[in-house]
Amino acid sequence: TSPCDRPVPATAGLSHDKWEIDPQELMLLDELGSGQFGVVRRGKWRGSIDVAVKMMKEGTMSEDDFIEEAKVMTKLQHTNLVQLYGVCSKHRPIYIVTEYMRHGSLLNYLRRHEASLGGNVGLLLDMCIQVCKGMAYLERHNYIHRDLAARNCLVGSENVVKVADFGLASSISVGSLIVNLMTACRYVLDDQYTSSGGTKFPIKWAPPEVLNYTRFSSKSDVWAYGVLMWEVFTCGKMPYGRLKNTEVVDRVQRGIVLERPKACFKEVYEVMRKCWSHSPEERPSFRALKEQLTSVSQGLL
Ligand SMILES: CNC(=O)Nc1cc(-c2cccc(-n3cnc4cc(C(C)(C)C)ccc4c3=O)c2C)cn(C)c1=O
Repeated sequence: TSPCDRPVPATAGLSHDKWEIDPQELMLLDELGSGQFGVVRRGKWRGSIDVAVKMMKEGTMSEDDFIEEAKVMTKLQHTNLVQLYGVCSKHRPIYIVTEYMRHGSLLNYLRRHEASLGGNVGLLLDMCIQVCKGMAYLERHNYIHRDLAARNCLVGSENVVKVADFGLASSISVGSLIVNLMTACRYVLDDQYTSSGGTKFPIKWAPPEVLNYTRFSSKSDVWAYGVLMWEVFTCGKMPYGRLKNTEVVDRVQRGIVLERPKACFKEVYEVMRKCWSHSPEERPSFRALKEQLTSVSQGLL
C-alpha cells in the first residue's frame, strides 16, 4: 500500500521510551511559522509521514515538565486533536513532533475562504462540531486547554478541524502561561496576547472567573468555545472589534456578550449564549454541547 494508506503509528513505537523519536528519522523542510516557543517546520518522518516539528527554544519552559507532559499527550488520541507523535529530547533544542495539518490555522482558513464559507452554514456548524468533539474528549480526560481559540485550531484535508497545542497551554503554569501567551504567538497577525493593561492574556476568550481569579476549568474552555463559534460564524472576525481589553473586561463582567453573527441562525446563537453564562455551572459541558449541536445540524438537513 502507498505510505499514506499505512496507518500512522500514534507514537514512535520502537524506541525504548515510546514517545522518544530518533532525529535521524526526521527530514526538516520549510518553516511553517514561529512563536516564543521557537520555530515550527514541516518535515517528513521515516521518509513518508508528514509531520510538523516544533523546535523548542531553550528556557521557554521547564523541559522536564514538558517531557512529562509529552508522555501524557501521546496518550490523548482523537480524530479532532492534533496528534503528538513524540519528542526528540536527547539533544537541545527539544523537538516536538506532531501530525501535519496542510491548511494551517482555522482562523487564517476562515479569513481566506470567507467567500466560499460565508453562506455555507452547514459547513461552519460542522467545523464547530468537530472542535466540540475534540474538546469533549479532553473534558472526559479532565484535561483543560486554557487557550482554545480559532488561532489554536488547525485545518487538514477535507475540512477536518483539530484542536492544537492543548498540551503546551496546560503544561505550563498560569504565570508563565501569561508570559508565554504574550509572545508564544508572535506569528499571530492580530496580536491577541498583548494588551495595554499590564497582564498579557487572551482577554477576549476568557470568562469572568478567569479574568478575576484565573480560575480555569473545562467550563472556562466552554466559554472560549462559545467565542470560537462566534469566530467561525463571522469567518474570522475579531471578537469585540477594536474594543480595548479593559473595555472587554468591563463588558464581560457586566454580562454583555457578543452579538449574533449574520450567518448564524437563532438556535446556534442560543447555544453560544449558553456558553457565555456568567456562572460556570450554568454553562453546558462539551458533552452536552456535542448533543445539542449535532441535533441542530441534523435539523438542518
Ligand atoms: C500550512 N500548514 C501549517 O502551517 N500547519 C501547521 C502549523 C503549525 C504551527 C506553526 C507555527 C506556530 C504554531 N503555534 C501556534 N500557536 C501556538 C500556541 C501555543 C500556546 C501555548 C500559546 C497555546 C503554543 C504553541 C503554538 C504554536 O506552535 C503552530 C501550531 C503546527 N502544525 C501542527 C501544523 O500542521
